[in-house]
Amino acid sequence: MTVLEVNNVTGGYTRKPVLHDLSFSIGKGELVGIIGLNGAGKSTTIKHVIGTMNATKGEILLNGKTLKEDPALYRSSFSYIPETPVLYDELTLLEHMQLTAMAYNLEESIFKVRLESLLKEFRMEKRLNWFPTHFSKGMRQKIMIMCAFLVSPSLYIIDEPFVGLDPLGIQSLLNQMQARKEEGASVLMSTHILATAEKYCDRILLLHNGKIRAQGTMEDLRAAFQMPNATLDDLYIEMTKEQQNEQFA
Ligand SMILES: Nc1ncnc2c1ncn2[C@@H]1O[C@H](COP(=O)(O)OP(=O)(O)OP(=O)(O)O)[C@@H](O)[C@H]1O
Repeated sequence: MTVLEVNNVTGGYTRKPVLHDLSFSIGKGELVGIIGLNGAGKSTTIKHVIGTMNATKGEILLNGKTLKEDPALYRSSFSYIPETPVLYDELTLLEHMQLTAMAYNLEESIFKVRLESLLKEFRMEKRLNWFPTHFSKGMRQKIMIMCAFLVSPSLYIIDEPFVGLDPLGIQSLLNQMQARKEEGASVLMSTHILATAEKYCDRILLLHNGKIRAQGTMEDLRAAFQMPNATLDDLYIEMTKEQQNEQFA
């Protein structure tokens, strides 16, 4: 079953497109990674999927509906962890979690169980009544992650989650992703941490200048680049060389 469908999307910030005819899909229970150089269009792709940017061509379907067709259903079908944490300075950690629970109509009993388990997983039990200004960068990121995993949407959209988290935090995030995948949720994640992407992603989209250079499992990517034993790092470097060759051509 397909959860997210991105069909021939062209879009950008000005009239000049950043994304060119982008197509990919994510199935139920799949973890898909978007990989690409700085400026390749990863965050722009995510902004189109979450609906903060509109495609000039093509369409995006989440559980079979576009944002326009059913805004409430579309928005409740995903939760999003941005690259830079966006928090309310006047709300405590607990209040951030309560606000998220309210926005997603989460039952009180479920809220309590999930809150406790997330606090434990991310080792934040003692910080419940702290305000964001007193948190470190990694802790601020953990608040966003905990809010996202408090609810159970069909799709988690995560923009570069690993930078700033300590190794235990990274493991906790991977544990959460794995647990939700087992319950049937899907994940779209952008990252530069290629070894982790290679290990955990079911499929990978290699984005290059706003176009998909190759997509699929590691086996599919190796075949696309004709590099049978390549790691994701090797493939990425090969893609970089292609870009340099184009620039100097
Ligand atoms: N707010 C903006 N206004 C205009 N152009 C933008 C804006 N944000 C990004 N861009 C341009 O869009 C292109 C894609 O940027 P995007 O942020 O999607 O890249 P990215 O793949 O997420 O990169 P990074 O790895 O650095 O996070 C770049 O050429 C960038 O200059």
